[in-house]
Amino acid sequence: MTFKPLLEEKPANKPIIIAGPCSAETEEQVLTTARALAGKGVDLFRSGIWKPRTRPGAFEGIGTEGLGWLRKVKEEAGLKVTTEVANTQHVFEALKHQIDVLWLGARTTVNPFSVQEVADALKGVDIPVLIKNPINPDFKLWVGAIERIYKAGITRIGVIHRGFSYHGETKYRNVPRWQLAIDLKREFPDLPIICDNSHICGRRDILQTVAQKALDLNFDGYMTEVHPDPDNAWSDAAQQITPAQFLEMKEQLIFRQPTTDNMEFLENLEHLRHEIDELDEEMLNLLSNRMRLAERIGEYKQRNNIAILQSSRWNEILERAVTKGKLKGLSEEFVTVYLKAVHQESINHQEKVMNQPRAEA
Ligand SMILES: O=C(O)C(=O)C[C@]1(C(=O)O)C=C[C@@H](O)C=C1
Repeated sequence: MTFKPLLEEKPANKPIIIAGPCSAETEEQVLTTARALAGKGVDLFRSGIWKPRTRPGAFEGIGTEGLGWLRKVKEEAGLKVTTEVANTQHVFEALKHQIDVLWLGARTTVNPFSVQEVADALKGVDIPVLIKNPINPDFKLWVGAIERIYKAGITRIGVIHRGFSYHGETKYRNVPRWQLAIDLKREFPDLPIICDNSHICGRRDILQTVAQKALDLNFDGYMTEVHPDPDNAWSDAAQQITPAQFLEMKEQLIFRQPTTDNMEFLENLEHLRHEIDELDEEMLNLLSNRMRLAERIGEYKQRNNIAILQSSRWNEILERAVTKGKLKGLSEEFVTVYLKAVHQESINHQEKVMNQPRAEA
């Protein structure tokens, strides 16, 4: 897939900034927000018109009437507008009202039938489309949605990282799992990726930290929910901020460039990267040696008919490594993930050894 720039007029060295209310509630609310954001470097004004809510009874969007308000945003505030579409009717209505950019929500991306319906409705239309990640951390499903839209002839595509649902204690509304975004960048370097910090955070106090983290990871921009009276918003009140708060955050965020031609920087980088390559190689050699030892243990276990998993030993290894890791500036999370992978690989090696036909004595 080859992608054209999402917004033709946007220079590549500047972030794509999307802001606006979670939902269009009233004409006044939409226009007040838009006026406050006009001329302030916002590229797209966002607003939900149809809202897929988790449970019935919540505000499900103002519907088609709100599209007229977005048209006024274009005329009065000079801002391009974007909204979420989830079916054929949404696409037709949005196109009829000259919405500039469409987006697919997480609950649509998760369902290939819905994505295909939107893709079919978009055949022959030249409009930029943003695709949010599916609710669950399914990389292929996200890529599948991009492919479906691309196959409909849309080439101005971007993705929105809005985090993933998670059952358990977390400070986020949707956990970021940055690795998935990193994987997407690796597979599609030209595909713009935008951080929806509002949906990742679900709260105001960490919006800036999350947006900055995304920019540090070379994201192409961010999308933030902005409302003139956030506490009284009809949807997602806890995560919305006022236009003034948004503009303050925008001022403080630092947009990182993907690279530079500064020779001194490049030389230093090359030197340090060389050292990293050497250490990586050393680590691989050490890991390979560790697996050979595990295989030898496997041979003894096979002869004595002993189970591979030795929980108390494994626990001892993990606890010691976490304590030592902390002293060396390595987080408990990292040491645990790393050692679990090593332990699993060790088990795999032992399984191979132990399930080989026994050599005759
Ligand atoms: O000590 C053992 O018995 C091993 O097999 C080695 C090892 C490891 O890789 O460290 C692997 C599996 C066990 O669960 C415990 C530890």
